Amino acid sequence: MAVITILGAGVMGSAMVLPARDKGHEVRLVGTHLDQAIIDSVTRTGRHPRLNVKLPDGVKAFTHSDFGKALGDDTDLILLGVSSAGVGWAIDRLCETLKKPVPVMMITKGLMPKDGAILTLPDFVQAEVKRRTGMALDLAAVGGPCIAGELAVRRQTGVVITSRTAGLAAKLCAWLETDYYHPRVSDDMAGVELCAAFKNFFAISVGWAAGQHEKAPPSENNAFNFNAASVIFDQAIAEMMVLARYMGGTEKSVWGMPGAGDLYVTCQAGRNSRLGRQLGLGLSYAEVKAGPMKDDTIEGAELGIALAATLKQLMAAGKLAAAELPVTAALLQALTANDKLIMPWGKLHRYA
Ligand SMILES: NC(=O)c1ccc[n+]([C@@H]2O[C@H](COP(=O)([O-])OP(=O)(O)OC[C@H]3O[C@@H](n4cnc5c(N)ncnc54)[C@H](O)[C@@H]3O)[C@@H](O)[C@H]2O)c1
Repeated sequence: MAVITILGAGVMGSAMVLPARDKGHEVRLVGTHLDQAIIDSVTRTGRHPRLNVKLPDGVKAFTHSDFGKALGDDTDLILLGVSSAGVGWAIDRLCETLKKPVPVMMITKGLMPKDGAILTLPDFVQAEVKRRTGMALDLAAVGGPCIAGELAVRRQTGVVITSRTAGLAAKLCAWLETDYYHPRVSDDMAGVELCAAFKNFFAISVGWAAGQHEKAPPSENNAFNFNAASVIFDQAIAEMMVLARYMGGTEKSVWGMPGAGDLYVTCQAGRNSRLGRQLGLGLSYAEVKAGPMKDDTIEGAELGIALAATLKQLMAAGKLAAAELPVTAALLQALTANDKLIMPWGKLHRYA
């Protein structure tokens, strides 16, 4: 049995309680300053109000000010459950609280621009903690299709766990594998993290087809717009391959669970595809953020905005082939110049 402390009691961090507790580990769930209502509810009733489930017995809930108490001196693994907007906050908490190195597994998805290049979040967290405390942490990350609400009711789920530390991913898979949660080892940290972040970005483009369908006048036979969504989906896979190769990742991650698998589930529901639908209805990104999605954190859009300058520089320098990234370019234009999202149909699928 291990002691697992989860920092961030949002839906995904909390859903990880299920395999961890079912496997018999001690689980300490720590809310951020934004999670107080969740922690109060879990403490009082055991229910997670956003997952709308009762968490398994034995979970110990803590507020962020008790992170040190939750860690104790016996935590074997920290699971980082914050979203990308909370990574800086989480690094602050790790730096001020950790007394000794503890392995960290990131659920958080995202990438960071750094000195004209693109860094994975685990590499960023590891470098920041080392710079500020001198401690070398072992980092791991989870990728692949996992909808928190499904895991929370023990639906069959497959993911990959990756790490640059030899043996860590295999150990974590063994710690967490149950008869419904099936983690598999991947040695492709760069590819997995690229997919984890960019599938949110590309889900916006696939969602756009649904908005276009709703905006169009009804057809004679009430046809849908799945052909268009599928063409964009496949183009997204092709563009993730270009980006993964640049990051040093493998194509296997892109056509496997981290890429195609996760893009599929992300397109079924969620904030990124909802933004896409709104863009497809004809709104600009600013109009969506001022109106129907004003309170939503849309990780795919935030990723595009954060990486736009770096991606454009890499394309201009020929390090990324601009001709192979037409949907990326169209999305960046819509997100940063606030133009309507125009699908560059004639430029799609021109690769060999
Ligand atoms: N929801 C899913 O099915 C799912 C699946 C796989 C991975 N993920 C990833 O897990 C991460 C968390 O997503 P989620 O769906 O649980 O989101 P959520 O909104 O339910 O939870 C977000 C978490 O981040 C914290 N947070 C947000 N902004 C913060 C800030 N500025 N400072 C400090 N903390 C902050 C919140 O308090 C909360 O703990 C994301 O990176 C997401 O991509 C989600």
